[in-house]
Amino acid sequence: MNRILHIVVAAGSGRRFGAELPKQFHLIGERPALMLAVDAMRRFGCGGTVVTVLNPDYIGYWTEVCVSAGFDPGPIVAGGSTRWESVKNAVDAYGADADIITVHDGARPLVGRCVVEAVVAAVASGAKGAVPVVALSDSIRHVGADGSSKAVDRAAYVAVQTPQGFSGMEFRQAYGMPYSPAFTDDASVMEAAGYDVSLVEGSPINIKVTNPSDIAIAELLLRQCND
Ligand SMILES: Nc1ccn([C@@H]2O[C@H](COP(=O)(O)OP(=O)(O)OP(=O)(O)O)[C@@H](O)[C@H]2O)c(=O)n1
Ligand SMILES: C[C@](O)(CO)[C@H](O)COP(=O)(O)O
Repeated sequence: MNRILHIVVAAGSGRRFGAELPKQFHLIGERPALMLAVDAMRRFGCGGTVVTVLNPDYIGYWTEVCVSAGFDPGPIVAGGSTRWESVKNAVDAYGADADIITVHDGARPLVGRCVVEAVVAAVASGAKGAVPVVALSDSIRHVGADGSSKAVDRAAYVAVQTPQGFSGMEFRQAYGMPYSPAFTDDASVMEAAGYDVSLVEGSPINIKVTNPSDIAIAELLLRQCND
C-alpha cells in the first residue's frame, strides 16, 4: 500500500489580498478557507497524513481556532519566506518515507473529490508528477520587455491548480536542489530536476483565493456545491 503525505501550504501573508489577517484564515461561509482545504484533503486524499504549513506567528492562532471549532488541526510545520521553502520544510519534517506526496494551497478551499482522486491515481499508476489543469477562458497576450503586446494562441496554454501530486523519491530529490525564483509551483520544481509532469482534469470551482472579491465568489460556489 502507498504511504501518502498531503502537504497543505498556508504560510503566505496574502499581500494581494491586502488584509491584516492572511486570506487563508478568512471565513468561506461558516468555516475558514484553510479548514475547508485541510478537510477536503482528509476526505478525498485516499488516506495518508495531512500536514499543514503555517507561518510560526499564526500557529497559536490557528490551534485556538481549530480547538474552538472542534476541528483537529493535525500535524503543523513552520513555513518559510517562500512557498518553495514552506514545502521543503514539510518534506524534510514528514516526507522521508512517503511513496506519494501531494501539495495543496491552503487558499484553495473548494477542491473536490474528482480532482484530488485523479491526481493521486495518476501518481499511483506511475506518473512522476500530476497536476490538475483547466482551459483558459480569457484571451491571452504575450507582453514584451518594452511593454508591447501580441495575441497568442490560448489553446496552447492551460491554467494550473493544486493539489499537485508526485512520486515521493523524485520529489525529495527535486526539493534537495537549490531554490530558483522561477519556481511558481511544485511541478516547476520537478521539471527543473528533469522529471516530466502529467496533466489531469482540474475544476473551474477549484479557485485560489487571491484578491478580496474571491471570498464572495468562493461563498457562492460553496453554496452551489452544498445545494
Ligand atoms: N511563504 C509562503 C508563501 C505562500 N504559501 C502558501 O502558498 C499558497 C499559494 O500562494 P499565494 O496564493 O501566492 O499566497 P500568498 O503568498 O499568501 O499571497 P500573495 O502572493 O498575494 O502574498 C497559499 O496557500 C500560501 O499560504 C506558503 O505556504 N508559504
Ligand atoms: C501553486 C499555484 O496555485 C498553481 O496555480 C500557483 O502557482 C501559486 O501562485 P502564487 O503566485 O503563489 O499565488
